[in-house]
Amino acid sequence: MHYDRCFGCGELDGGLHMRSTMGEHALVHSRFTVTEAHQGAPGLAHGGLLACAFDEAIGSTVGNVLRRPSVTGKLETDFVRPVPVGSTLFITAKVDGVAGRKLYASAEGRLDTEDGPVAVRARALFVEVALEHFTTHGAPDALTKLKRAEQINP
Ligand SMILES: CCCCCCCCCC(=O)SCCNC(=O)CCNC(=O)[C@H](O)C(C)(C)COP(=O)(O)OP(=O)(O)OC[C@H]1O[C@@H](n2cnc3c(N)ncnc32)[C@H](O)[C@@H]1OP(=O)(O)O
Repeated sequence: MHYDRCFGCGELDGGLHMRSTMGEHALVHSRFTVTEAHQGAPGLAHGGLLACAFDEAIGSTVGNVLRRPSVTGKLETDFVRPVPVGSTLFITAKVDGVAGRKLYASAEGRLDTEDGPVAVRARALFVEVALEHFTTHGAPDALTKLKRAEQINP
């Protein structure tokens, strides 16, 4: 899934520019490189932007694995280690369960290599929505934009 105007995965200046790829066992892999623009304390990533990166990684996982339109209802993060500017988080995410419209997923981010130390963990509840969610609450032409970006599997 990819939408070029998305703050997480799009091409916007100042965005996170994340990409996600499906791996084995329905695990989805994403990377987030922390730049100076993502700074909170001097030299360290801002926690809110780390949460954003996990929202993106988990949202992409739910979308790609389940192929059901959904939005984040709840996102919980554990910041386990400081994440320095210049480092890359290797994020692995998975779907944990489905209960009706409720889609549960989680992720962990390792510092600088795929087997580096865990720096951030996150769990999320996504809620499945009708496609009208995006046209009613967002842009009237949202579906056209999303289809153009090949984000929806019709
Ligand atoms: C097509 C591709 C699109 C790709 C989009 C990628 C997005 C990237 C990720 C995002 O950042 S999404 C943006 C941030 N999230 C939002 O803007 C969501 C805003 N919230 C809403 O629109 C509604 O609150 C929501 C759709 C989540 C739920 O409203 P509904 O009226 O549709 O459902 P309802 O309130 O009946 O809840 C359905 C179930 O989910 C549960 N639920 C909803 N929100 C919850 C919550 N926050 N915590 C715990 N449970 C929650 C709720 O209790 C209920 O459980 P039960 O079925 O067991 O009764």
